[in-house]
Parts: sequence; C-alpha cells; structure tokens
Amino acid sequence: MIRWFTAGESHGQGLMVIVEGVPAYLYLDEEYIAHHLGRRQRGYGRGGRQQIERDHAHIQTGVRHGYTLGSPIGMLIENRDWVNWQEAMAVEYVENPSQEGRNQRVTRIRPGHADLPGAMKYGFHDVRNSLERASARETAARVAAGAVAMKLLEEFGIKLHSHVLSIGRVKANPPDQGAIDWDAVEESPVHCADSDVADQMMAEVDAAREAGDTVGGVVEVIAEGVPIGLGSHVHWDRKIDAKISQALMSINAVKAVSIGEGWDLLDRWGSEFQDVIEPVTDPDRPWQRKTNRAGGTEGGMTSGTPLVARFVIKPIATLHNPLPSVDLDTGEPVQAHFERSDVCQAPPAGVIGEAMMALVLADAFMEKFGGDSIPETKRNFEGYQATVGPRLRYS
Ligand SMILES: Cc1cc2nc3c(=O)[nH]c(=O)nc-3n(C[C@H](O)[C@H](O)[C@H](O)COP(=O)(O)O)c2cc1C
Ligand SMILES: C=C(O[C@@H]1CC(C(=O)O)=C[C@@H](OP(=O)(O)O)[C@H]1O)C(=O)O
Repeated sequence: MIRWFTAGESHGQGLMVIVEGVPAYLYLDEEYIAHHLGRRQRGYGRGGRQQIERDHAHIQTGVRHGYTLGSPIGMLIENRDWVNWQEAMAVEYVENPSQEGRNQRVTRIRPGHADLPGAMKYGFHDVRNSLERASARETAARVAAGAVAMKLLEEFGIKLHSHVLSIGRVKANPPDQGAIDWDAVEESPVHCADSDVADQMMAEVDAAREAGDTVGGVVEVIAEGVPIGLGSHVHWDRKIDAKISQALMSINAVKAVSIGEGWDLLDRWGSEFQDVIEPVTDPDRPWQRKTNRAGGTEGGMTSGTPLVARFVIKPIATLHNPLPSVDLDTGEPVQAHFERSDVCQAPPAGVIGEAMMALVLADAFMEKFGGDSIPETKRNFEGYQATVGPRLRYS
C-alpha cells in the first residue's frame, strides 16, 4: 500500500510531503523529481508566481546513498515567494478590513474559489485562511509524491504521459495513442503534440488574458505498460476506475472525469462500444484488443491496454476583470478580490494528473504484488506475469 500526505500553505514557508510504502532499493534522486516539478511549472498561461518559484523537492528522509530504505520518504519544497509574504502571513487581526492588501484581511470573496464555503465552514473572518490551503500551490507536493510513484512504476515498465486536448474553443484531434510524439508534447508550451493547434491554443490564452478573463480545457493522461488485473471488481472502493476518477477530480478546478472515451461514447451502440478481443500474436502481451475505447479498465480492474483518462478543468476563478461579489464583513456589493493569477492551468494540470494517476497505480500495484524490496516485488510481479495469457498458466 502507498500512502501519502501533503502539508503547506501557498504563501507559507513551503510544502512538505511524506510518501510511505515504497519498497527498499528503488533508486531515487532529486533531479528526477525536479524534472517533473519543472514540467508542472512551465506551460502557457501561468501568472507571475512561476517567475519566482524554482521548485525543488529536497529529500529529507527514507533515502540513503541514492536508494530508498522502505521507510517513509519525506520531502520539502521551498516557497521562494514566502519572503514577500512573511509579514502578511504573520498577521492575525487587522483593524481596518476595508484596506485590502497583503497585510490586510481578504474579505472580497471570489466566486468559484474556496473563499465563501471555507470562511463559513471554519468560521474565518479572513478568506486568506482558506484560500492559502485551497490554492493549487499544493499540487507541487503532489507532483513530488507522484514522481516517486512514477519511478517505482518505471521499474516495472509502466510509463505515464499527458497532453492537452483542448483549451477554450480550440480542440486537438485525439491522436492515435501509439502515434503521439511525447517529446513534442514535453517541449510544447501548451503540452500539445500538434504544433499548429498549439499555436491556436496559445492565441486562445492570449485572448483571455487580454480580456482580463481566464480559460479552461480538457486534458488526457495515459499510463502505458500497465499489467492486467490491478484494482478489483469485488467492492466499490477497490475499483481502479473509481480510484482514478477521485484522484483526478481532486485536482483543483477539475469538474469532470472520464475513463477512456467515456463522454464520447453516448451515441454508440453496444457493438460499436466494446473493445473486441483478438487472438494473441504478440508473445509479450497476454491479450490483444482491436480498440481501447474503455480506456484500459473493465470491471474495476486494469485490462492490460493503456490506461486513458480525460478531465475537464474549469476556467480559473480569479479574474483580472473581477466578477461582482459581496464583502464578507458587510454583505455589501463589491468586486471580487484580485491580486495576481494564472490565466489557464490546463497545461500544468496534465502533469498533476500524471502524478495522481501514478499514485493510484503505485498503490494498486503494491497491493497486488507486495514486497519490501524491489527485488522481492519483481519476483512477485514476474511470477504473476508468467501466469497470464490465453491459457492461465497456473501449475
Ligand atoms: C495548476 C493550477 C493552477 C491554478 N491557478 C489558479 C490561480 O492562479 N487562480 C485561481 O483562482 N485558481 C487557480 N487554480 C484553481 C483553484 O485552485 C481552484 O479553482 C480552487 O481551489 C477551487 O476549487 P474548485 O474549482 O475545484 O471548486 C489553479 C488550479 C491548478 C490545477
Ligand atoms: C503557486 C501556484 O499556483 C497558484 C495557484 C492559485 C490557486 O488559487 O489555486 C493561485 C495563484 O497563487 P498566487 O496568487 O500566489 O500567484 C497561483 O500562482 C503553483 O502552481 O505553484
């Protein structure tokens, strides 16, 4: 079982993350994690904050001489912006709430963020007390945890990628999975493989920025090399598609998740929907499918085809041209709070989606194969893989 926790506020000193359950003898270095943190930071549509941050997860515990020890892996990520907020974050009560600013309370609630329900639920007079933790700054810690999970999965031939399928009204054609040029996706400012469409996506972000507005999108996350049989059909909370959906839905601003072609299958009949099973020709693959519309799960278990999930991420709530709102103190009409904001977060959301899917898969993988060290887990994995195929090879 892989368990993990994050802690930290957006403008506090930094973020902490603990990942527990990783077997011993996994090679893990900070550069590998930094690569994924860097991918999350880049991406067209980011605001001023990413010019300040240089995310790096410092491994504090659980690793010795480059290898995991089987003990909890603790990491710290510094918020470089904290020095600019040190005073503001220390303020407990300010007499004059009408003067908003870093050292004042935030009372002009933003529709679409955690401001209003957070203040009501926790009894806060300062919206900052809820917006700090609600901020997607926390997803840097998720990506660090996810990188550990990815490193573990890579030991077993499982690789994750993501790309943006649409931003606002600009849509990319979902590419044939085998045909995606992942290097082009990594280099693209909008994480889209088609450079013509990428240009249009950037123009869409620019248009939103110029209008003082924001724009959302659709993102696809793919895991390749996933063995058949992770997750289980036997109980609702063990189904892998349900776990992936929750994990992706938990990303800030995600409003819909589909597994495989989910949303696009509504008008198909059953015969057009299922992924027909073909005779096996490739000795390395236990089963073959004609298509992958179901996105790699059947009955809450992985089916051996690539795992594909899509999600919709809504346009960002904090608008340069703020929406009408209400003051928390007075109930009077005001314009919602604005200081600085991203314009589009679909590109980084793909990297966060990979991390979340990797954490779910790593947990399901360890549940199935167990083991306290990588060699032990490998023996268990290889033993299972040797059994699956057209004739179950149990002796
Ligand atoms: C990578 C990323 C960056 C984000 N940046 C911002 C931002 O700059 N401003 C903002 O208002 N919301 C931003 N969001 C979205 C908010 O965090 C989110 O809308 C808020 O937590 C409320 O949650 P909900 O939209 O799921 O209801 C971002 C989300 C992600 C994933
Ligand atoms: C800090 C990050 O994203 C932040 C997420 C966020 C929000 O409300 O979710 C609001 C913005 O915070 P700030 O006002 O400090 O610029 C984003 O920059 C990050 O992704 O590292």
